[in-house]
Amino acid sequence: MGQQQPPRQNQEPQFPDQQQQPQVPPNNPPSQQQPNQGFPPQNDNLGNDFGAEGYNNQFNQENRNNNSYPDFFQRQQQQQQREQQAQNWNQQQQQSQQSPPNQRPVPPQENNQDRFGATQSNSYQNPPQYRKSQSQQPQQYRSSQQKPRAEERPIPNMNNSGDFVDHFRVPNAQESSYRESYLNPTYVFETFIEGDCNRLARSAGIAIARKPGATAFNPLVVYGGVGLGKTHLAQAVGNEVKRTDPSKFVLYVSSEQFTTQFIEALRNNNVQQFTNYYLQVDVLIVDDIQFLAKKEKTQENFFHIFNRLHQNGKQIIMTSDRPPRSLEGLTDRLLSRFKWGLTADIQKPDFETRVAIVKQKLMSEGVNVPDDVVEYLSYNIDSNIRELEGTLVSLVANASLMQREVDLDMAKNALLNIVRNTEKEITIEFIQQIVSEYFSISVDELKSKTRKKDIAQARQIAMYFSKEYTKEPLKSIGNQFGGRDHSTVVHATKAVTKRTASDALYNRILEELLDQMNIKSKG
Ligand SMILES: Nc1ncnc2c1ncn2[C@@H]1O[C@H](COP(=O)(O)OP(=O)(O)OP(=O)(O)O)[C@@H](O)[C@H]1O
Repeated sequence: MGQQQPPRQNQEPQFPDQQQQPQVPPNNPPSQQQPNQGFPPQNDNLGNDFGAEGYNNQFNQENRNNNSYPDFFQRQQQQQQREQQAQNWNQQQQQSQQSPPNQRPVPPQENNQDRFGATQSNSYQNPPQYRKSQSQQPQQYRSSQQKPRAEERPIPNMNNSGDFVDHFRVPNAQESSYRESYLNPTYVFETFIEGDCNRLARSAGIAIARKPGATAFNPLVVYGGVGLGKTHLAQAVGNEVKRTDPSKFVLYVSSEQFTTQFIEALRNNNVQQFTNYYLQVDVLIVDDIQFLAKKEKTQENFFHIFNRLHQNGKQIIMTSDRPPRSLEGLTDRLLSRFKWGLTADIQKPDFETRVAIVKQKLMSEGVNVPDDVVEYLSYNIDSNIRELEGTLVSLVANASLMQREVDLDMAKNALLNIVRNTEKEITIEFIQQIVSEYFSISVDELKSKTRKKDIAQARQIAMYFSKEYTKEPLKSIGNQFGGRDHSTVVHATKAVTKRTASDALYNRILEELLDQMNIKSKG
């Protein structure tokens, strides 16, 4: 840090192997480049074959030199000295604290192709024959094992009483705490299982870890559903950067923490110091950027930090629960910055990847759970890895309390109890699945145009549930039932409601279905 980076134009991203190379379009040849327009996002909205929303590998040398803070380089020199001290300190720490190799998580040896365990995901064969039936209901979960709330996590740059610490004025500030990264040491590439669901994001992460700030993936925006590994991956990059170069200042912060710190800085009149602190970072990881929505002042400050870090060739990694284009409440100029690099999603892992993840966790915890239990839980909990891990942990804990071995019956019971105690998010898809299984018809038939009485009745019930128990608008419900009009949904709802007034058997069927969906009747 403090030294000028070489211009990054024409530098190609490095990938661990050819197979994993995201095909990022080449940089603009000089002839096509715009004249310098300050710090412009050129090539906004350019897509690539891998779902990247856009990229820009332009590096504006002039802007980098044209620093608007006259005293900044002076501070950088001081910083360099501090870094040297920190590097020495880090090296000492490393020598004294490095755990022996046999205590570190080691990926399975067979088929290992790289030190990040790229082939772990393929090691699982022999998928089970479980089928979701009426007795084994397909489950939908909302995360019960949430990540620690922002306020429970340490806030960098704050002292114990919550005051903002001005590292530029505190004499003899402790380098170690000043450069604290707030990374979870277990979130490393070795423990991150690769699958189709995360291949692009993982490959980009590895490339970045090798050359932070010097690939086309700056910023890297990783997005995906809850508990699918965004934080793990983003932190794995940070941990890897620190492992290879301990002098690098890597900082992990959630956008909530960033906001809290900023508000605190505003209140204490030291926004400049707050900003300066962030400008020292080599790799900035900002988690859950969706929480910046509608916080305009915070966004403005983040925008400034983002620009300055990017100009200085520093790496920025962000995670979000949705793609940047769907991030409402974020200013357009900030969103356009996100498109300069790579946007990569993490999808729900398939069954084999879920099993591999769970087995890897169990191995690292030294816990032994029979394969059929792992497979059963992995099959039934399919949308959130944190949920899956949490279920296994509580199962193992219960078994140990009862002094018995974990077995399939226990897993089934645990799942039932967990489902009953879990507030569920009901989707139309879920309703369609339950209703079609109940009436022994296929989901396709449910959505089809057929007017056969039994299918039409099942369809009406499914539409009724969708209207009553999801937040979807009528139009969207109609659409998901074979592109029907919203008036059909209204008609179905009326028909079902009318029949419940006089038909006890019909009511019982509805009750049974609600029970299977684990929904309490509104009536
Ligand atoms: N591919 C994977 N390999 C190994 N562990 C994984 C993988 N994906 C997720 N996990 C594990 O699942 C748990 C949840 O992951 P993480 O916290 O990174 O999710 P997230 O997407 O950031 O969630 P949120 O949306 O709540 O922020 C962690 O324990 C993580 O280690």
